[in-house]
Amino acid sequence: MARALSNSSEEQEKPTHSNYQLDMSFLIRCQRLLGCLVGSPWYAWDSASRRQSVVWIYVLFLLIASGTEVLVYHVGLIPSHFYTILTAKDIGAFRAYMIPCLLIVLGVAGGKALVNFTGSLLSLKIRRLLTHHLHQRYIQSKTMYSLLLEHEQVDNPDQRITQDIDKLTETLFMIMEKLVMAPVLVVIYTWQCWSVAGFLGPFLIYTYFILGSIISRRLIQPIVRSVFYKELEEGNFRFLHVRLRQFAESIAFSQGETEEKERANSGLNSLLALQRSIINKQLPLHLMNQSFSYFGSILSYLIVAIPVFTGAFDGADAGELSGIISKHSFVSMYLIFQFTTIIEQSDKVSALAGYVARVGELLEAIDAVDQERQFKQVSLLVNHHDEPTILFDNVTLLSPRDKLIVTDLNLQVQQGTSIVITGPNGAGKSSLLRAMAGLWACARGQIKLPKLTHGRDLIFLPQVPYLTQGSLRDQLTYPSLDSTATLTDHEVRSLLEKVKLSHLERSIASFDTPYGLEWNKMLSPGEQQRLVFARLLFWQPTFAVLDEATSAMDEATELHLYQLVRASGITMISVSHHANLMPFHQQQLVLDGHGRYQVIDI
Ligand SMILES: Nc1ncnc2c1ncn2[C@@H]1O[C@H](COP(=O)(O)OP(=O)(O)OP(=O)(O)O)[C@@H](O)[C@H]1O
Repeated sequence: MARALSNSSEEQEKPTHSNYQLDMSFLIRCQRLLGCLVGSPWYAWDSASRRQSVVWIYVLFLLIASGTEVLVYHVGLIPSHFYTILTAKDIGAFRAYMIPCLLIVLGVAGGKALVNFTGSLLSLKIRRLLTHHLHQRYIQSKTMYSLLLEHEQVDNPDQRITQDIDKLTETLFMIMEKLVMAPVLVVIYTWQCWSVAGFLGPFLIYTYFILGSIISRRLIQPIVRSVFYKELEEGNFRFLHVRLRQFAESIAFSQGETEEKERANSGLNSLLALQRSIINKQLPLHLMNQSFSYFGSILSYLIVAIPVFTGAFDGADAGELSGIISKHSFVSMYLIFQFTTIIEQSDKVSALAGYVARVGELLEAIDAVDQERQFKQVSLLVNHHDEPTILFDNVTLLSPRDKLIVTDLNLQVQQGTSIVITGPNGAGKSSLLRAMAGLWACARGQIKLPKLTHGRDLIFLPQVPYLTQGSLRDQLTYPSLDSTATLTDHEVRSLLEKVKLSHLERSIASFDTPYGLEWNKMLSPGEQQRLVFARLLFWQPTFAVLDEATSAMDEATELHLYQLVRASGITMISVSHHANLMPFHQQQLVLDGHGRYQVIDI
């Protein structure tokens, strides 16, 4: 990930422009995201899925929005009623109209609040479904590794999942709130306007709208692209601060604060430059939207003027005429208002298109990784066989950047015969383990692992231990989710004693108190390595792959732990530069860093 993100956005390969426009790819991505929300058309009707479905809450949202719009129509007619009543000086009618008038206004207030409420629930649900879908696709066997460490086709996948989906749903809600009833209202008010002003009224309004849409579309396009790259810079800037937090101590030791500050400021400047460019591009769009809105109100009076001046209401007295004008100007103004509201959303639509592109692009990258793995799965990734051995059968391995690691490796690791892999730095020791774990595919040949009888028959311990966010018990049973069911307090103490970490019990509240990310601060690197050794002793796998897993330990502890592992009958495949560990193995695989190797009996 560091490599993926250390590049500035300019250095990264930028996708083609067509990806970030309001074009077919935007519609295809929208359709795909919609598919993640509703699944098949029958999804919403299947009782098991009904609670999950956004369809029902959307239906509720539509119903409330429609009811509110009916009331809004009546609110629009209130002035017309008052004009007629007041010009007739009819106090009885005035009194009688007050109660329905208040009820209508209260109804609109309640309806609008409920539209907002159900709309917010809907966007929450959409966020949940989209994020679950992406978690399902992304945090799965090797996909995350491939995307972050091998392919790098997409920047900041984490930001796309944690922030871009949130912004997408938020923007979608804002648009939906404004536009949910727009199509229906446009039809209703077009008919109303036609009946008042004839063909010319709707014709003038539609022409006005089409003109506005064409101009606004032209102004939106460059914003969509800028929103995309702004999000990219946002991700880089955030990651820069994550790294500062992660490596605060190393930076303090090397007194690199000035350099880091420069980098942070330069990251911020790149981000602000893009935000500035969005603001610049939004100026003409806002100008257009405002003009469209204000000219629209004048247009509505022009439309009302047509029947007035053509003598359509010549028979009405002054009071009736003011009521008619009020009603008719409301109708055409409301139709224009619907259109201006649609045009005004262009700003948000441009942001939405940027977020849709970012989330859609991540899904497409995951598809590509999955497809590639499916293709490799056939022959080049790890296979399983019935023998209790790990077999490298004529394996040629290259790094993702095509560096030769090893050529035609033939090696058999029998159960009970531990092996240590040695060689100079960069020779490819860890790479061989990556191939064993199925993270890298062989260029030629096959790796065969014994059929696992239970999930933990083969455990990898990397040089940098991974401590999960949880309790001490969780650390020992990781990746099992149910630590209390599998490990008693007595067993926890015994494991801690074995790895010389008994003192840890005094510094924590209980074995089940979660410490989140604190573990890395509470334990020294050597202690962290000891803790994951306790995990190994808990799982008791048949094979343990130890990639410099004791590098931070003192020599006595290192020997003690290797003795424990050997005594447990675990077969070790170790990577180590430490000569004192050789006696724990029966074989040594030496890589020379140029593709050649040697297997030596110890
Ligand atoms: N994700 C990657 N993409 C491209 N090249 C990689 C990647 N990971 C490792 N390499 C390259 O593969 C080569 C072997 O790396 P590897 O980590 O296996 O070396 P090693 O023998 O374990 O080194 P060390 O003793 O320093 O731990 C190195 O040249 C490294 O740059």
